[in-house]
Amino acid sequence: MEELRKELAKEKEKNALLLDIINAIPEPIFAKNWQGHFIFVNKMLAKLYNTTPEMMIGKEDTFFTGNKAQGQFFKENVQGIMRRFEAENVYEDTTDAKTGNILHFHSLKIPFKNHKEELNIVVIAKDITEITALKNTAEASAKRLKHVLEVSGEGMWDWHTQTNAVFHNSEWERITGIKHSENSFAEFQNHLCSEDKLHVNQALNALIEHNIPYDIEFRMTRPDGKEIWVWDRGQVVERDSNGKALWVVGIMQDVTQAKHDQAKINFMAFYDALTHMPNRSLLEDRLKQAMEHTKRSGLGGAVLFIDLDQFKALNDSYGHQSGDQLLIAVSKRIHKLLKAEDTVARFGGDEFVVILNDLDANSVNAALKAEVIAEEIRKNISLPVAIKASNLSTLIDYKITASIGISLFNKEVKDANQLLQLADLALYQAKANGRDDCVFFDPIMQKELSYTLELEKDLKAAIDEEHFVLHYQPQYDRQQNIVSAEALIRWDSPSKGLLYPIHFIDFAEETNLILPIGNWVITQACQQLQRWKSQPILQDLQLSVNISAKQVWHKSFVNDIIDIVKKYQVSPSQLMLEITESVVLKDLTESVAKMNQLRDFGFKMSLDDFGTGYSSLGYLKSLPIDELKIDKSFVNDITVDESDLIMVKAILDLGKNFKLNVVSEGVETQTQRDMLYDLGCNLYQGYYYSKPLPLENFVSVVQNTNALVAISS
Ligand SMILES: Nc1nc2c(ncn2[C@@H]2O[C@@H]3COP(=O)(O)O[C@H]4[C@@H](O)[C@H](n5cnc6c(=O)[nH]c(N)nc65)O[C@@H]4COP(=O)(O)O[C@H]3[C@H]2O)c(=O)[nH]1
Repeated sequence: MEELRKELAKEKEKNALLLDIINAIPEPIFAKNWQGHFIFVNKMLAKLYNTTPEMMIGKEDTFFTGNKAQGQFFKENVQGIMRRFEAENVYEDTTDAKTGNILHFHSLKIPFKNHKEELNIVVIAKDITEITALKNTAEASAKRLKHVLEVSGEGMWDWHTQTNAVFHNSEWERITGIKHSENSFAEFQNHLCSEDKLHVNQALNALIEHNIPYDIEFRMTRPDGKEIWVWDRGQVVERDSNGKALWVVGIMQDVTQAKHDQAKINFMAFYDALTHMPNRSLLEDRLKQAMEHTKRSGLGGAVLFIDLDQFKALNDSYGHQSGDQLLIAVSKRIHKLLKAEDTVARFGGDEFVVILNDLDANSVNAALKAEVIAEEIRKNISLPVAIKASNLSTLIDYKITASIGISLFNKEVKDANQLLQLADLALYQAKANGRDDCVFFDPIMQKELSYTLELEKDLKAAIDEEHFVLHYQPQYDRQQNIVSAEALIRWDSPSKGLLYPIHFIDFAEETNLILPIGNWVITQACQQLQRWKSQPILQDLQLSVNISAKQVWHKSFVNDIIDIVKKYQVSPSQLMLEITESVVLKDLTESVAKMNQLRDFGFKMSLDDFGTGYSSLGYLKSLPIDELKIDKSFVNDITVDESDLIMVKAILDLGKNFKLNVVSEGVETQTQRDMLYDLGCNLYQGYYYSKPLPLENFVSVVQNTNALVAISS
């Protein structure tokens, strides 16, 4: 008996231990009979139902939750499992009796038969409420992200590196055009452009192996054959314990349009829109590269400066479109004759520049090779070009020639701009040779260039520092009075001494420096007239000043000159503005308008070098002038050349008829003077009387001469 009691006590202890163990498990564990009544409940479930295990025995869930539908579901579910007699995993919800919240459970339901062979079921449940909530949040975020990506036009991909499986969103499929996706990495690779495959694989590898950010652009070929540019970015989201990437996600954007736009912008910045050849900017860059290359290779190269001869004539006769066609044809011809590493660029207008690379290490050989190519280009350009002129119904075979200047470069030549200037200088020579010619730059030209550059620098400094003086050449009337003078500029250079206009006036015209110089002359003349106002012998003198073409065509010329005269308060009628016939003829209407304005203000106007241009009575009539100056070339031979005499006579008659003063320039001898006198000339200027004189000398000559004449008369 004692034995049995001990045995029972032991058994009780074992059961109590078992119960303690089951109650210690923080998940609900319970058993039900066929009717769905609890036959065993651990503390965890009782806690959920806000009761004790003892209170739950014999009752159903509904008793505690009040949720009948749920209770019915539990009952049917466990009965089904008991019937099938197979353990099952069930995801189910129940209600927290304390809070009324829905709780989610993952329950393992195992049917068994008790010692009475009755069907029962034991349920081991796991509370997954928190995990479910997290999962739901994650799913909602993923859904939101998916929407955002779809809306923003981003394709999304998700790559599992172990299996090489790839998943895409619909936007990715829309971008790539890959509709029936195999969802594999190989499929993505198959659509990469062959040129970019290596680049993409290297970038992905760098991401996977070394976590280097994957953010690249590349091309893909869509199934419809269309090539697209994409911008692809990705990140590793999961790695194994060795740090190897397992899961990579990324987004892709179609950037084809942006790429095309960028390409267009780049093209416009570096290529000529008409001929599609490199433009000036790209040429300069290529030339620098060519020179760098020469330094390494030791092989010399050449620059050819090509200018089409009288291209303007084509534009003028057949319109600009014809000119465009010719430029395109010429550029293609030149391009065809060059090697791949050479360059032909459109420099501007009808100018092309060619860079020839790798000619020869020996400069003579390099020159010979450059000449052969230049000649070939010249000959090819001169072949007829079929042009469709807008004003003609049929094609015309237009022939044009080209002048080419060549400069060579080797590793010693450093300045790309100078190289172009030298070729340009040689081109200038080719033009001067009568066009349709190839000319090499030579050192004499170099000298001219350096001289030109130095002259420009010096002349600018002379303007700033006013290194100019005026000399005055008297003009005499028939009674030998000095009635006027021509103011003639001299450059009083500190380094070169006194320089005459022949050394700098044309150059000043070319460089526009004549504008400040011209203003300086007018200002000086006005200052002089102002100073002479108080000196009886000088106060009525008239001063002639030369006005250059550039001055006349400058928009503020009339206003500027009026301002100067006003500033020094001199009478404009004391200033005779000498304009050459050629200036007037360039644009008669505009010249007449300007001359009228000046004359209306009171200036006197003189037509200089008269007879050397295409003088015609017709235009003379319409000119607002006061004086004609017979050019000294006619005066010079008046005594020996019958035709010059006729010319001078005619001009003097013209003057008389139009009531103009006529000045004979370059009178050097008594005979010339007398002949002119007999022909009725009013005014005389020349070495016979006086050379142009510095101010003081001129003033004393006027004082002596006019005083003497005054006494003798
Ligand atoms: N052989 C010979 N020559 C004579 C004789 N009498 C005068 N001359 C020269 O003939 C030139 C007359 O000036 P131009 O025809 O206006 O020709 C001027 C004019 O076109 C230009 N020039 C001079 N000063 C100025 C100026 O201030 N502004 C502008 N724009 N041009 C000027 O330079 C040209 C040359 O000026 P210059 O050297 O001073 O040369 C002056 C003068 O020295 C003569 O009997 N025999």
